[in-house]
Amino acid sequence: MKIRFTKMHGQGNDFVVIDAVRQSVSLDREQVRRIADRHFGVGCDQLLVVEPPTTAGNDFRYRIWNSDGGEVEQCGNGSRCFVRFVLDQGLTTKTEIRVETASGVIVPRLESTGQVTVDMGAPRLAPAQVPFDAAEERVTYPLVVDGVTLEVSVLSMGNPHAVQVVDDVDRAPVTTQGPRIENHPAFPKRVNAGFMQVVSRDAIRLRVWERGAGETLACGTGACAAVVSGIRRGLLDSRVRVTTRGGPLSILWPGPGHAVMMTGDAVRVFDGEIEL
Ligand SMILES: N[C@@H](CCC[C@H](N)C(=O)O)C(=O)O
Repeated sequence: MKIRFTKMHGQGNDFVVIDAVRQSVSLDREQVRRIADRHFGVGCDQLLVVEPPTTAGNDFRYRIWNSDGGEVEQCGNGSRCFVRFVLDQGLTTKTEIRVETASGVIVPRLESTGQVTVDMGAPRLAPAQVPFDAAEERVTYPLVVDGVTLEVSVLSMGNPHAVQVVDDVDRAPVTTQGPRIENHPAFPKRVNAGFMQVVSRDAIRLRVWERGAGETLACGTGACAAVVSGIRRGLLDSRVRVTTRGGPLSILWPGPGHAVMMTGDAVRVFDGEIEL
């Protein structure tokens, strides 16, 4: 089976995006892993498949897999690449697009600047919605990792996040502690682990150890989760510039009950074809 794809990135978080509207595509876990493999495949952090919608009134559906082959609920940088992809491929002419995802319908829109803004929905804060093993909802929770008690915010942006504040993100133990947090038994579906350095009330630096992908250059839902965490801790104002290793994202969260808005780049790198 030959599949056409487009390689894309959002702030360096890279994707293989596949059109399953005009070609018939059905991938198993091993095929996803092979496409995502940086040595034996195309290479990407996540694979995104664009399909027709299942419900009238929506424009598309997309599904996302991590590079380890596991299907996930949401992907912020991927949602921006999705918009650029469907427009570039001529699958739509709309600049505001209703798309079904595993965590609900979202409505990303193309800005006149070429960037994409996504209404990521309201953060889900109840432990059961993450899911996270805790008796009650709190702003932060103690989490013991290798005998050290961390203070983490835990929330879902459609997918699960645990965010801690660090003094210097460059020296944070992202690659050692990240996998320990990802697989902590308090998270039955594992978790994305964010390390946030607060620079000022409107600026943070962020690194994320992603569930199923390892450290990526940027994580869109991770940026939303970090800003929500910082605002709830009283450290940040509502509009925040998030500097990731792959570039800046702009996040706005007016507060409880409101959606998180994320703005950033969506870049096509090349088109290709892979034989599976
Ligand atoms: N890179 C993404 C998040 C992708 C999914 C994540 N690794 C998970 O397992 O939940 C983003 O930009 O949000």
